[in-house]
Amino acid sequence: MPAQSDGDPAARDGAGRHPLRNLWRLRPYLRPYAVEFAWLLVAALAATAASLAVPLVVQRVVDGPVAGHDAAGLFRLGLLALLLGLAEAVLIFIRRWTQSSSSVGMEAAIRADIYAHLQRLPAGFHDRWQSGQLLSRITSDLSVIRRFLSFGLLFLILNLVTYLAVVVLLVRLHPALGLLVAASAVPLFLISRRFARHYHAASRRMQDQQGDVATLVEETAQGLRTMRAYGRGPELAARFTSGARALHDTGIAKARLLARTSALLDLVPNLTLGVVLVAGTAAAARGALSIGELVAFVSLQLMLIWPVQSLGWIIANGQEAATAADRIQEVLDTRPTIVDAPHARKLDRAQVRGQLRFEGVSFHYPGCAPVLREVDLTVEPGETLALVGATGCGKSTLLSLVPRLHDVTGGRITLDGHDLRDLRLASLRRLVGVAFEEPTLFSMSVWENLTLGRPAAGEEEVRAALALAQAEFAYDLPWGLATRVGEQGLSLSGGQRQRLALARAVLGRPALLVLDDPLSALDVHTEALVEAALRRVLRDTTALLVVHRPSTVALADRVALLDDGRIVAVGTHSELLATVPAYRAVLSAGPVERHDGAGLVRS
Ligand SMILES: Nc1ncnc2c1ncn2[C@@H]1O[C@H](COP(=O)(O)OP(=O)(O)OP(=O)(O)O)[C@@H](O)[C@H]1O
Repeated sequence: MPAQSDGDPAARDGAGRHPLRNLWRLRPYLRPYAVEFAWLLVAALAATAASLAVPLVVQRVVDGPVAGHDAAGLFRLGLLALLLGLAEAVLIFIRRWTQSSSSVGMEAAIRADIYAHLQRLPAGFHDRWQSGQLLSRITSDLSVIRRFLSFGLLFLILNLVTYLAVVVLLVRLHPALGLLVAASAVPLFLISRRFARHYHAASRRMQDQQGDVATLVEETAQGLRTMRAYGRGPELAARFTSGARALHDTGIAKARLLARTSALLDLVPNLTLGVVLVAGTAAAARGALSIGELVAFVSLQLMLIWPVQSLGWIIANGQEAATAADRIQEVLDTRPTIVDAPHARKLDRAQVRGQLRFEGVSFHYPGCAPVLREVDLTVEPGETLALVGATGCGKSTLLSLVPRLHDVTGGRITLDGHDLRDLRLASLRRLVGVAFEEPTLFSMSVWENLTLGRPAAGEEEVRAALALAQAEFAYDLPWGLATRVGEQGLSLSGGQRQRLALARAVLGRPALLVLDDPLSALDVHTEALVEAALRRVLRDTTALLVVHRPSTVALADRVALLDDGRIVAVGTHSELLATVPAYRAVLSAGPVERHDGAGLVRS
């Protein structure tokens, strides 16, 4: 199934909803900072009031001390202007100081929630979503929202308040000219509305393209060796260039839209200012306006230029934040489908005998043909059952159902008679030790990697698990178990990673072991050692193993042959070898024959 480049389409059915709806839904994150926001708004409004008072002081200076040659009055009003300037500076400092801590705290809280939510989402979600898309949502989209909440929103409020206050002051100074300035809000509103509509679509396109580029970079970094080995560097570079070009073009289109709108927004207050200058001078000549009032009028009107000029930027920032919120809510709105049932219960390790049973289990990936059909299989307590089958027949899928990475789409799986869906997920996953075919190690210390599922594990348990997996080489790493292994453990060899993953699976002696080809990347010598050690663990643990090689089959008490999603034979290795040609074919990697099922032991 192709990965989505623009989010989960199912989640993008928001057409017709208010574009700011998802931004508004983030308001609970503001709540812990309500007091700080109130303070910063008060500080910002007081700073605006201080700056608006200055032209009024100038008016008094011109009409009073300047006209009347009053030096003492000039000093008093000069001092007042100085104090107002000082107060504005202090208030702006308070605003900025408060602003930074609250917005960064909010961003961190949203990020933590998205990360926690991603952990709860099922494997199917991560199969569908490109990791670059998630990465860009959790980084750049959140930064856009932080910028809006800390600057855009604040200036939107401040600029509106400034506009209204200035208009009131202007109307008081000269009603006709004041109303003219007020009327200029109409073209400003129309220009802004048109801009917001167009900018919204462009922002969404750009943020999706950023996600696509992040995916490409991530894939390149991860698959660098493969691409180089196949000489595919130039093709990859071409793909990147085309993605980056699309991003660049959208960026330019957005910038041009902003430039055009900013020019229009600039024009309106400047035209109004021109009209005010002519009409105001005429009014002053007629004596309808004092010189001080004219100076104050023009100074106040000049104070509107910046709020209007910044309107384009604020709307752009708001639209980007709205689309970023849409993209974030698309993730947060995806409900985890694999969750604890209301009646789910906990099972302790000591209570578990370890009988694992598949009863008529069917499974298909969303929108795909069935992978497993009516699988009936029982693994008795302490038994090791190997799953064998041609590549792509559904072995790994079957294993993934045991820790509930996916849920069965038909039938049920039980552990000691309990449907897995009736157990608490955390409890089930503590009982099951898993090692996948691709042994993923995270960029953290060996110790942290080993104790991923059992953080409380002690030193002795870790030592035993390492010994069992023949992974004692970990003690010889430069900082022993504290050595940080590179991203995905790439600084270790494939066999070393596999042994660490095996040690992680067996740590704490889980009740059930689910191992996908646990010995595939080992040399003959190590394989023999790990096999001997595994044999000891498997003696008293129920285990389901996927195996490809005859040597590993020897670990199992019984073998089940999976063919095209069905269990077609179950028996001991020698029974199947003797009676099932398809089994012989799979193990010898020869052509796989369809099996007719005659004369076989069924589970
Ligand atoms: N996430 C997925 N979404 C859709 N189809 C999938 C997904 N994962 C696997 N499949 C399909 O399910 C089928 C079974 O895959 P699975 O990995 O279980 O096979 P397998 O027997 O383990 O193969 P191999 O031996 O090569 O590891 C394949 O046809 C595969 O293409």
